[in-house]
Amino acid sequence: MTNTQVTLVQIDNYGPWTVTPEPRREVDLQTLQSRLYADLSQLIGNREGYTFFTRFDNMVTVTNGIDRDAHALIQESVANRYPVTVSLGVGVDPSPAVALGEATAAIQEGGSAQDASRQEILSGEFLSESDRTDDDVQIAHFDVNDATGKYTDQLNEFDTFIHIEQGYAALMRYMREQHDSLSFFVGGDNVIAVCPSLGEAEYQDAIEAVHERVEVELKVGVGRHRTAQGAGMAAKHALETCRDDGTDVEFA
Ligand SMILES: Nc1nc2c(ncn2[C@@H]2O[C@H](COP(=O)(O)OP(=O)(O)OP(=O)(O)O)[C@@H](O)[C@H]2O)c(=O)[nH]1
Repeated sequence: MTNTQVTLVQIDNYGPWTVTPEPRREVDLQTLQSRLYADLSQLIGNREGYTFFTRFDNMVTVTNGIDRDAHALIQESVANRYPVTVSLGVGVDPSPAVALGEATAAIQEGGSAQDASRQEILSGEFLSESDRTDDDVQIAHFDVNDATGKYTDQLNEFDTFIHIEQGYAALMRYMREQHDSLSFFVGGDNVIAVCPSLGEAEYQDAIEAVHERVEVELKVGVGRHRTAQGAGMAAKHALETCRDDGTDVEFA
């Protein structure tokens, strides 16, 4: 059974900082946000975790196997490189949505996102090394069928973007409401979902629901491992099996 460790990364007091002493240039904020995402993706990825950019001022990460000391080091590294600091809240649960809820509560207990005196919170529950198992993380890598032929090579980029985003919106909502899963757009036509222990039928139903609602056709590869990186890589291989065999759902 899954046991996902989720870390919420929240930039401290970012709203006020973006307008102090006056509104900062948008291009500079976009650059800061994308660099912070890139750095976190690497800092957490080098330790076998996954980082999702979400809203950029808040990022959701899957951190199984990354302990408190490593979190503190990541936090220090950000503070040394950026004009802003980050708070980290951590939660563990078989359900990724519940784990994120706990991670969020750990940060919220320390104060508001726009409280100047709340800085670099590091709190919550970590998964102990002795409790870890080989299927703690289940990751589903969804992909739009023939996005290139149907959209990219046919429509202008904005209309392609609308189709892909509609598929993403329908999927993220369905997976959140039906299965306590957290789904994130990761570029191109790809969505990665962090899931509890789901079976083939649940993924088949999700694909059908998205098709019914917005007429976007998906396939999905599913992987399980003790880390996000391991589960994510297994999911990619399973997705290749979908491509080779023309199937909708494959488990690694
Ligand atoms: N983040 C991420 N993006 C990917 C990945 N694979 C493909 N993409 C993106 O998705 C786009 C479409 O590629 P594919 O999904 O391979 O192409 P397709 O036309 O949908 O064809 P099929 O998936 O074979 O149905 C690419 O241009 C990439 O931007 C991946 O593993 N991760």
